[in-house]
Amino acid sequence: MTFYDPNNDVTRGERALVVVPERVGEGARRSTEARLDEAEGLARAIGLDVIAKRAFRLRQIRPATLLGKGQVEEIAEAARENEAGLLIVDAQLTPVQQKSLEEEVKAKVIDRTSLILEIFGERAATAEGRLQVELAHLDYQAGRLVRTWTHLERQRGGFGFLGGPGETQIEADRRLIRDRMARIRRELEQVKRTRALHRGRRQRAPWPVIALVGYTNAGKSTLFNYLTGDGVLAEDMLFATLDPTMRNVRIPGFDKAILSDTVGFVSDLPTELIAAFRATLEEVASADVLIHVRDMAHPDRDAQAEDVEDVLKSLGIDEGEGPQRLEAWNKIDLLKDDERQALLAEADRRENVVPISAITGWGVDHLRERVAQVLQRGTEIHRIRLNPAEGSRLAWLHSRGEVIEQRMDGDQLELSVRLSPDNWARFQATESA
Ligand SMILES: Nc1nc2c(ncn2[C@@H]2O[C@H](COP(=O)(O)OP(=O)(O)OP(=O)(O)O)[C@@H](O)[C@H]2O)c(=O)[nH]1
Repeated sequence: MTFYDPNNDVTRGERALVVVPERVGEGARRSTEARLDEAEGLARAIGLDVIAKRAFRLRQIRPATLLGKGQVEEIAEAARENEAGLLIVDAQLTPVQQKSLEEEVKAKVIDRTSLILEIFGERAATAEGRLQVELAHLDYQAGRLVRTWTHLERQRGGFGFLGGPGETQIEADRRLIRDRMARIRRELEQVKRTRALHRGRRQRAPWPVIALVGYTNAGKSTLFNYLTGDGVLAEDMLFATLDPTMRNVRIPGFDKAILSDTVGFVSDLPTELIAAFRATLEEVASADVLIHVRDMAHPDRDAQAEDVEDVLKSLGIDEGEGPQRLEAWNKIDLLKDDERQALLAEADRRENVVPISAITGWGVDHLRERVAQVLQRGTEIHRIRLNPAEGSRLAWLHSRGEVIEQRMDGDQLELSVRLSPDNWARFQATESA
């Protein structure tokens, strides 16, 4: 058996058909058009050449292929005519359905989970990301193994190269997968320890961390690039070595702040992937501010926002707890005048909403200001007098707070420092010690 190889499952440039099965009675939350566009977008994200896409209504589920007999014949015909070697079915297929569809359509078939795994595989930039994708993929394979191949079980000859005499093929395969997963988990532990160390270092620094989350295609990367475009290059390099998705960002009133981009969320994110990416998404949980970037020009914007909330909840980040939240209502430039006016008025009424256009930069300065306000919430400026000889206390203030002013007054140092209530209490405790 072969193990996951990001370039093995699909080939860039491959001609693909996209099929969206819709259950009757379903689909109220998402429009067919939007589902087709999203599936096509995901396929294009890994360089596939989508030559046709179509939705099919499922009146009755045919267990063997999910889609009806006539529908499968139509798809087979389309694949033949268009010389498509790949069929993407935007649903979760059982291994049996996948196999039967492959036989009937005479093309390789991948479902939504494998498509998302492919994308994550391609985008995983860090060692940790790659390991996590491989783990999720093996998990997916292991599930399929149990369900498809049980009926194919056969006795292995008694030579015992791979297993003891009598070990069945499926047991041997399962053991191989299990061993490989165990090895990856050990490697991951190591990588995580290193990362936690980096994070610890960052947390000791007084720089706030801002994380972007949002549905796929909402405009996170565009906003990320816009916000960090004016960053100082030399310092960018530092974070490039820590984590490629971390950059310095300028927030008024702060010496430094770190912006972290995360993977885009999609609906029906496979649970094994959420589990596998939990560690990467820890960055989100430990951020000071979460900016939820929303595509306000998308017909399904509300359903998308709910999906993002669901993923955050599954990570244990509930609204009202954890990082403070802002919503960036993006792509305002794409809206018609009346809709734009209505949205701007609504945003005005809501405390945590900032309308923007990440592509033109409209509203982004306002967003920076709101981030600054959120970060400063609860902090206060304190006037502090210190003996200049108290070097370690001075250093502590510089590391935990924002020193706004510092000057000599006689033989004493006088400072204005912005501190959180916690840090102010800590500082006062060192005074009486
Ligand atoms: N008109 C308009 N287009 C935008 C805006 N922001 C982003 N886009 C476009 O929307 C598309 C998606 O933007 P990205 O920044 O790649 O979205 P993302 O959220 O990072 O997407 P994923 O990586 O899939 O999670 C791109 O074609 C952008 O050019 C905007 O404010 N206005």
